[in-house]
Amino acid sequence: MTTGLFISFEGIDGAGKSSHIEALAQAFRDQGRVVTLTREPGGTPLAEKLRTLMLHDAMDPLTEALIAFAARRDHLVQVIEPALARGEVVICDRFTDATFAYQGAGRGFDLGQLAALERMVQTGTAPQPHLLREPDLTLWFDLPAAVAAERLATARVPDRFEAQPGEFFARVARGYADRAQAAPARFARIDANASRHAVWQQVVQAMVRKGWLAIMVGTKTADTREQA
Ligand SMILES: Nc1ncnc2c1ncn2[C@@H]1O[C@H](COP(=O)(O)OP(=O)(O)OP(=O)(O)O)[C@@H](O)[C@H]1O
Ligand SMILES: Cc1cn([C@H]2C[C@H](O)[C@@H](COP(=O)(O)O)O2)c(=O)[nH]c1=O
Repeated sequence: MTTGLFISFEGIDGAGKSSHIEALAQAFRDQGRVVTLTREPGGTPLAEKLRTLMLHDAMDPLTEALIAFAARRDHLVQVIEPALARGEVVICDRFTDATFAYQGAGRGFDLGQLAALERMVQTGTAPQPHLLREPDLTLWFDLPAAVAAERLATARVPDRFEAQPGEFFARVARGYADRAQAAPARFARIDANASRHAVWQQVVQAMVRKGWLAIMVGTKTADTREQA
C-alpha cells in the first residue's frame, strides 16, 4: 500500500499560500494519488465552528491556544489520521507551526506550554503510540510583513488576525523563522516575494527534491490554472 504523506503550508497572512494549495493537490492527483485537502483551524464540522470563534470573537491568548489545539485534536482524529492510514496525500493549510508563530511569537504565549499542548494533542492518534504527529514537510512561505500587508490591503475584510498591526506580523514572521531553524529537515523555505509562477516553481522543486513528484513537463502552474 502507498504510504501517506502529510504536507502543511505555512506563512503570515497574505503570504500567497492559497494560490498554490489547489494546484499542488491537482499535481498529485495527476500522478494518481488521492488527496485530502484541508485547513486549520478547521477541517471538521466541530473544528470549523471553533475556527469561527477563533477568527471573530475576542479572547485571551490561553483561550486562543486551547481552541487551536482542541480544533486540531478533532481534525487529527477525524480526518488527518484516517486519510494517512488510507495512504492519501494530506495537504493542510496551516498546522501547529501556526500556533507557535501566532499564539507564541505573535501573542507572546509561553512556547514551553505550547510544546506541552502539542505533545498532548498530537501523540496517541497515529498507529504508532509514541509518535508525535507532525507534517512530513512544511512549505514555509516567507514574505516580509510589509509586503503581505500591501497585498492584503485591498484583498478582503480582515478577520481578528488580519486586523493586527504590522509589528504583530513581524513577530509572527520571526516565529516561523525560528521554527524553520529548529527543524530544518522538515521545512522547505519558499521565497514568497516573487511572481506567482516563480513561487509555484519553488513548490514543485520542493516536491521533486523529496521524490514525491516527478518533474512535470507541461504541468500547469498556479497562474495557468487560475486563467483556465
Ligand atoms: N506572488 C504573488 N505576487 C503578488 N500578489 C500575490 C502573489 N500571491 C498571491 N498574491 C495576492 O496576495 C493576496 C493574498 O494571497 P493568498 O490569499 O493566496 O495568501 P494566503 O497566504 O493564503 O493568506 P491567508 O493565510 O491570510 O489566507 C491575494 O490578493 C493574492 O491574489
Ligand atoms: C492554525 C492556526 C491559525 N491561526 C490564524 C492564522 C490566520 O490568521 C487564521 C486562519 O486564517 P487563514 O485565512 O485560513 O490562513 O488563523 C492561529 O492564530 N493559530 C493557529 O494555530
